[in-house]
Amino acid sequence: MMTQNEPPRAQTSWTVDVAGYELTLPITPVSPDRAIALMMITDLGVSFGEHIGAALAERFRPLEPEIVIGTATLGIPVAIEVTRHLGLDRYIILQKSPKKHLADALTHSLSSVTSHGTQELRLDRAALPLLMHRRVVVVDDVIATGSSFMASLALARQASAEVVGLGAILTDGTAWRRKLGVDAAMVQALAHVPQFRNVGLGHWEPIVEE
Ligand SMILES: O=P(O)(O)OC[C@H]1O[C@H](OP(=O)(O)OP(=O)(O)O)[C@H](O)[C@@H]1O
Repeated sequence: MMTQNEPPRAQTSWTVDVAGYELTLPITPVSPDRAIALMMITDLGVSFGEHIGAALAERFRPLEPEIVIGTATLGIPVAIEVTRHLGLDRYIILQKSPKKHLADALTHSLSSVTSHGTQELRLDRAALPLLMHRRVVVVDDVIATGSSFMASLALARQASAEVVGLGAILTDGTAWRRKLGVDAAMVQALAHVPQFRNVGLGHWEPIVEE
């Protein structure tokens, strides 16, 4: 039991219901004054992948997608599971790291919430025939600034794909809405987490959203 003089304990985690699957996420600083509830899908096992794949596929099914695009790295398991649950086979991964075999790839720059500096997103030209005039959904684990989805959308459209949906497990804060503009209306997410501001002494407080 807390005594009167004891300072309140810093909140270190955030619990969120992801379409019926409860996650407790560590509040993790991404800058001196900002923190996020960090979800690492690669730490959550295959049952979580199965769960989110089924839930996102259910949302996308009415859109009749023909192929799924996923954004590396943490969007890869999402793309695989959504593809599987839609009864599709092929999926396309946009790479964030430079590869010798992608030297002539289509590229678009981005700056995401959890990585330092500017990155390049790459679409392998070999994938272009799979995307041309196809109905596609673009998936990722999280959408925060919206920069990764913005770059994925630009590459998909450059490949003449018809983007019919955008999907993420989590929306993180609200900056992505401004960044994506009208395309924000296509976002399907299974849950939302706030971002956190530094209120000193190791305390993080959820930022009130409009
Ligand atoms: O909306 P945004 O601000 O773009 O943030 C979301 C992106 O950030 C993370 O990727 P990151 O670039 O850190 O690469 P990773 O998947 O390899 O960790 C995450 O997996 C999303 O792709």
